[in-house]
Amino acid sequence: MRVDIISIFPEYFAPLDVSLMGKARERGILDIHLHQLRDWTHDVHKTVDDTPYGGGPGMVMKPEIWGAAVDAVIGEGRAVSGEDTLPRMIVPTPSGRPFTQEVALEYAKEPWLLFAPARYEGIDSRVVAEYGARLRADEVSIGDYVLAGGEAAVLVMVEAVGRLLPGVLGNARSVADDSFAPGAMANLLEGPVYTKPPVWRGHEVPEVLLSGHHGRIARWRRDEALRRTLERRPELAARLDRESFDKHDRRV
Ligand SMILES: Nc1ncccc1[N+](=O)[O-]
Repeated sequence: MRVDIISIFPEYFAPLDVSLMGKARERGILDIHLHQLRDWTHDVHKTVDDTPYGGGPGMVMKPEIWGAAVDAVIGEGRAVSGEDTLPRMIVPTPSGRPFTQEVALEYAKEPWLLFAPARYEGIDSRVVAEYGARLRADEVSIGDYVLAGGEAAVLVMVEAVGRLLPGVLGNARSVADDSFAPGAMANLLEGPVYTKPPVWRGHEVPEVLLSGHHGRIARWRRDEALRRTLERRPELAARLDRESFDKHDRRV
């Protein structure tokens, strides 16, 4: 998968050189290209923003700069891929649709992603209008809080999508077992996890996990997942289909 990121803080993405994403890049599974938005400005101050029409606080990022940058990045990507492929454009914004595991799975199927994180009050809305259809531009939010810019959201999304790519996670099973993964674990939070020693500062590992009885262990894990989901995310629990409860003791 090719990933292009256009930002006025490309150095923000240094974390993508380490850990799982770093290894995925070394192994050619992820091909990440960073671009400094200011390279497409023409004034001496390399200005990328201006005051909002209609007044109001903050600054809005200028459409011409973004248009020049996106067109150039598409051209660069195509020169390499040699086809007339186009990237999926992703614009992180608190006013976007929720970024969920399902969206991560959708993006993981794309051969080419182009992230456009904005600073200030966002990017002039005509940029998404301009690329909307052609690049299937998508405005997404990673949560209901306001960050100083979209760069942290891009880090989150690249990691959530990157770990789903074949070969990135050592044990493919752990993707299927993820919280929120479609299928058996959909809408369920993962329960508590333990490792050696069996007793730590007086805290004992639940004996069922030491029993070696796989049926009982699977049931215990599902009950704990149901309990935690009910306690912490009642709105997810409400979505669980009846059979998830019918299969288990309702007292969970
Ligand atoms: N929450 C956000 N705040 C600022 C920029 C982007 C954001 N987001 O969720 O993608």
